[in-house]
Amino acid sequence: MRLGHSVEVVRAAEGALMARLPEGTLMQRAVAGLAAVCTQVLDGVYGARVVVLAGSGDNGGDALFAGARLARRGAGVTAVLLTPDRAHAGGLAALRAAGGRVVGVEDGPAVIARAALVLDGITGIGGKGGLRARAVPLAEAAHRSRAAVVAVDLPSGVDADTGEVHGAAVRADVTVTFGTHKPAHLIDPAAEFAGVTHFVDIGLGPELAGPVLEALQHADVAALLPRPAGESDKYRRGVIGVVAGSRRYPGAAVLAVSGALRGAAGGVRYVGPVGDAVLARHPETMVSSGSPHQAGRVQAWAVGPGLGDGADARAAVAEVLASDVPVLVDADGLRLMDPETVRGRTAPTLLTPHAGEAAALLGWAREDVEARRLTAVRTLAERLRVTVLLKGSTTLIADPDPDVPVRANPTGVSWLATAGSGDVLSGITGSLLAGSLPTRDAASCGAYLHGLAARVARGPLSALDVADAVPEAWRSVYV
Ligand SMILES: NC(=O)C1=CN([C@@H]2O[C@H](COP(=O)(O)OP(=O)(O)OC[C@H]3O[C@@H](n4cnc5c(N)ncnc54)[C@H](O)[C@@H]3O)[C@@H](O)[C@H]2O)[C@@H](O)CC1
Ligand SMILES: Nc1ncnc2c1ncn2[C@@H]1O[C@H](COP(=O)(O)OP(=O)(O)O)[C@@H](O)[C@H]1O
Ligand SMILES: [K+]
Repeated sequence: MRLGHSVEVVRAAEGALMARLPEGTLMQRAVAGLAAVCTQVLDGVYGARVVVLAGSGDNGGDALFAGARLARRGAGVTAVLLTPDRAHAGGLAALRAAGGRVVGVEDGPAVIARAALVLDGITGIGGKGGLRARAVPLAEAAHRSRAAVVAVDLPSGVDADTGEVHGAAVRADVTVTFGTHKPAHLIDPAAEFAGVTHFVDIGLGPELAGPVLEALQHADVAALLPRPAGESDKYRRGVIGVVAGSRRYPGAAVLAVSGALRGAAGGVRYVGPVGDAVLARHPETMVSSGSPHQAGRVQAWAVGPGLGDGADARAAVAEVLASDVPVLVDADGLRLMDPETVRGRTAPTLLTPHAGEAAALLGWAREDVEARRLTAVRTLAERLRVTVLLKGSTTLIADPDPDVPVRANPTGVSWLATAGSGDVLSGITGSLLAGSLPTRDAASCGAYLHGLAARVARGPLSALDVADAVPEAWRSVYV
């Protein structure tokens, strides 16, 4: 499991550890890791032109010390000091002693234009607000240049705790994070500014209090996914009911069922008006056209994709929400549901909105949901007292209990932004709910497999390609 910790928790852990170690030890651990990554990124250190952007805090200190190490190995290192009178004294002395030179902010863009590597040490976890005006031309020059941009701890200008970006920020190719990940490394838009994240262990682990964020990895998902045992039958594995599709949108039913068949359930019931289309593609589905309670035994429902606005659809959503089994609500179901009913449910409930649907439920603008994903998903989960999976460039899963860490899905790829892929996700995830996974685990494993399936299918893909690739994705997590 990859964990994301808040700045407050990182600082407390750092304080506890520093109290027991000789002064400067932690910074030198960070610097050693940082310099090693720079060496990997550079095509040869000797003679390489390196620019260090150094702010006034310890983040600048890290960058200056790393610059000194590279200078000692023959790199031509120039430091651009944002506040020359407040630069990190030890780092600056080390850089000078190693033969590095120092220029003012005005000369920054010109030296950056000729650099092979730019080390961004403007701000780390001490950064507040977007980049200050003096730093903005440097960030722009780094973005324009052909240099590899390596961010120290965080790309300067992003908000470490939320992944929000207010104003300008440095766009890094690689970010070297110390001690643990912070939410900004795992949540867009900041995660996109961070590029590839490289973790350097400085020994904080045992000192760190609980995380605010978790990202599952293969081993975590493998441990959570159910496996049929000798005594299994379809009801012991779990049967999922899918309420989706309409005469206008029959494909949504087919896609949701195709996902559900690849989840954990032992059987899939489809309830709705387009059973013929479902059967044509998936003959193993049990279809019925009446109302959900007439469908037969179901251990979880997925309701909503392609339902449209009809009275029958609204009634079906209400009926499913009145049941005492886990319910996943997606797409049109999110508009048709009564929020008070949702809030009052005692059986597990999972909502899977994209940013637009979450915005409608919150009364926010869509852009605000995309800019503030962590706050949006938490607010919605707390308000409606249900688990919420917010889809998009970073998929986040929040429990109604604010003390439970939010999960960030690490597998998503932008090829998933294709019509109908959300319907497949509802099917997979609902099927995991039917397979008795706790709601938050079903949601995070569903998103994980869905993203992995898109990676397996590779490149331009249709929603059905994603569904078809789920079995291979599922197998691959056991390796
Ligand atoms: N906390 C830890 O466990 C460790 C921290 N280290 C480094 O120390 C960093 C934190 O150092 P600091 O607490 O000194 O804080 P930072 O160096 O992140 O930033 C503080 C300075 O930046 C300025 N600043 C704040 N917001 C700004 C903005 N928006 N634009 C421009 N300047 C701004 C402030 O005036 C302040 O002087 C970490 O990110 C990491 O790089 C590592 O050396 C080792 C371990
Ligand atoms: N830029 C992106 N990067 C990664 N995943 C994305 C991106 N955009 C969308 N997705 C994923 O694709 C799926 C789209 O679902 P949704 O928005 O419901 O579309 P539809 O209604 O067409 O099925 C979701 O799983 C979402 O997380
Ligand atoms: K930085």
